[in-house]
This record gives sequence, structure tokens and C-alpha cells, in this order.
Amino acid sequence: MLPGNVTVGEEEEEYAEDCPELVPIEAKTTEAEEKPGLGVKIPVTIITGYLGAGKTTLLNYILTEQHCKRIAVILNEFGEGSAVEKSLAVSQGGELYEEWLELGNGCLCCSVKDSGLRAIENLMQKKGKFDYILLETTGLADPGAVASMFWVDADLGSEIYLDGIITVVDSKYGLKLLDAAHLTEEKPDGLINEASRQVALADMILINKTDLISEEELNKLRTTIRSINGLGNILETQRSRVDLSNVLDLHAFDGLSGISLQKKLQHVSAVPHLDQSILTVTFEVPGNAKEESLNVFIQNLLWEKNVRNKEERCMEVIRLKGLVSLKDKPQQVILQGVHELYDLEETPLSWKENSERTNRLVLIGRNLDKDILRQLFITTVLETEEPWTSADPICP
Ligand SMILES: Nc1nc2c(ncn2[C@@H]2O[C@H](COP(=O)(O)OP(=O)(O)OP(=O)(O)O)[C@@H](O)[C@H]2O)c(=O)[nH]1
Ligand SMILES: [Zn+2]
Repeated sequence: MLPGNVTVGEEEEEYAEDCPELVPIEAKTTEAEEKPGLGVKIPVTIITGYLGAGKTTLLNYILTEQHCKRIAVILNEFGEGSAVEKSLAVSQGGELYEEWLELGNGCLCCSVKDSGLRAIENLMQKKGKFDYILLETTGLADPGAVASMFWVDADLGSEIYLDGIITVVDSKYGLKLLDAAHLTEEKPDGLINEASRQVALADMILINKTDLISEEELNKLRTTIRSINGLGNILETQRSRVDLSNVLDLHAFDGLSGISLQKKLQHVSAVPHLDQSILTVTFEVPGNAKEESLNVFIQNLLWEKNVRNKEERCMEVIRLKGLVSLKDKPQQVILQGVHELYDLEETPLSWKENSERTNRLVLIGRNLDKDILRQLFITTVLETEEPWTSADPICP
């Protein structure tokens, strides 16, 4: 069964019942190879977060928890020193780097030194030996770039799918880092502080190391994070300990998340923001979108970056999610964007007859102006409205 066919909670319960405590890896492999559903796509969860936030701690925690998944791990890293340190951290027994090793709970670990695509391609040659991939990025990585790989590479896209992006925030330094990002506004457009970018892209944000800060500091950090990303879930953790259903099988990027996404989009908190830092805006407009015009709208935002706010600054979208109603399509369509890549995918959900069709968008980024975006959507994307006029706020 596809993991997405049941809710995570149910799935956990199901597993808890029929999962033996120790499964020899050989037996499991044979079983998997015989399964007709081997063509099933493997989920990938990206674990990101600034240097030292607790990513590897989270990895180790997931690997040692009972979850009945065979998990492969990729460490997407560069520096030599930390590579050794991390392979030790993951293997916990000091086994050879790039070796496969099995843990008691059936996890398969493979630490891969190559960054990017090659690591995953190599890993996929071992297909059938694992059913989940965890990918830890370096603390300085832009998770958007990593996430994008899965969309660009068509071959890979047929074998794996991006399940979600988890961002671990270091409580102690998080506030400093994120505030610093607010203060460095004079950076040229596009150079957004990596720490806030990692928060902006997250489907789940773990505020980790809460043992190191006061309640007051924690509240402040939570507010800051919420103001950057109004869509992702936030949890507070120590030693990155978190119920696995909160980090695995999120289906944050695919059609299966249609139902929960719809609910979620209704509850996005758009905290008012006075400065120019990253923020979340959301709007909803009833009607049907013309697919071609919707593409132009998105491309202007993500590719051309030529949509301006009231201060004449160009808007920069880092993350985009939405549920839209496309003209002539009975199904609800989900819109996903990370950086310059985006995707429109039909969900299994149909619009109910006689009920209003609507379009709900959430954008996370910089210089975003909700009213302008909404108006632009109404005038350029909806089927009933007048065509675009030259007075629209497009940068030269
Ligand atoms: N006090 C405290 N320390 C923690 C907690 N979680 C992790 N640490 C420690 O923080 C340090 C960094 O944790 P890692 O998991 O290696 O962090 P990382 O994000 O993987 O680090 P890099 O890969 O180097 O960027 C380790 O010494 C952990 O033991 C926590 O909740 N509280
Ligand atoms: Zn690490």
C-alpha cells in the first residue's frame, strides 16, 4: 500500500501491531524484491538547518526509533572534517565510510560523500533495499536547490518523490541568526540569509535545544519563525526528539496532501510585517483559472521576478503552495513551487458540483504584497476578467 493511502497516525498504529521487533535485513530484502509494487516511488525527506542545529541528532533519532521502515541516509556535505565526524555519528560504530550497514531496527544506512544528484543515483542502484531516504544537507546549504533536483531530473523523478523539508532551528542561536537576516536588508536581492531561507522552505520546523533558552526567548523565536513561514508546522524539541509521524510521510509536495493542504491553507497565519524580510502572504479568490495565464503569473514571479510591490521592489518568492481551480478540469489542482521550479498536479479530489470553485495561494518570500498579488491574479489569471493592461505592476 502506498504510505499516503492512510493517515500517518493510522499507519503508525498499523505498523505497531504487525511489526516484528527485529527483522533480518536479508529476509526483508527478498520480500521487497518479490513485491509487485516495487515500482512504487521512494519518499525523500530533506533535513536542513543551520550549522549545529541538531540535524544529525534528528537523523540518529529517526534511525534508532522503531518505525518499520528501511531508511537510507544521504549526507549532503562538503567539508572533509565534518564528513568523518558525521559518518561516525550515523554509523555509531565507526564503520567504514560509504559502507552499508544495518541497524537493529532494519534501517539501512549509507553515508554518501558525493553531494547532489550523483549520491542519489548511486543510492537508487540499491533500490529494493530501502523504502525511505533521509537527506541531511550541510548547515549552509540552500534546501531549495536540493529540493529542486527532484523536479529537474526526470529519471530520478520517476523513482523517488520529495516528501517534505524539515528544518531544525537552534534555539540558542536561532533568534540571533534570524534577526541578523532581518537586519541585513541591504544585501542585493536574491541573497537572503540562509537561515531564514531554510525556515521559509520548511514543511516542518523543529525549534530544537529548548533546554538552552527561557520561555520568553522561546516565544520570541516562535513569533519570528511564524512571521517568516506562516504555513509550516512548528514543534519544540530537545535532542531533536519528535514523534516520527510529524517528520516522515508528510506528502507535503504531492496531490495526496490535497485535503490537508486545503485545510491548512485556510489557517495560514500571516503575521503583519513591517520590514523587508521574508514573510508569508496568502489570498483566496473564487473562480476558474486559465492554465496558460496561471503559468505566466507564476513564471513572472518565479522566473522573471518582475512583479513589484508598492515600494517598487521586485517580489521574490521562495516557496509557493496553492490549491487552484483550472478551467475545464473537474479535479482540484495543487500548485507547488520551490525557488524557480514549480508544478501543477491534479489531486484525486474533485470540485463539488454546485459549490464555489476557488483558488487559494500561499507565497513565502520577500517584498511580497498580498493586495497586489491578489489583484494581479484576478486580472490576469481568472477566466472572466479583462485582459492584462500595461498599468500592471511589472518591473521593466
Ligand atoms: N543542549 C542541547 N544540545 C543539543 C540538542 N540537540 C542536539 N544538541 C547538540 O548539538 C550539537 C550539534 O548537533 P548535531 O546534530 O551534530 O547538529 P547538526 O545540525 O547535524 O550539525 P552540522 O551537521 O555540523 O551542521 C551536538 O553536540 C548535539 O549533541 C538539544 O536539544 N539540547
Ligand atoms: Zn549534522
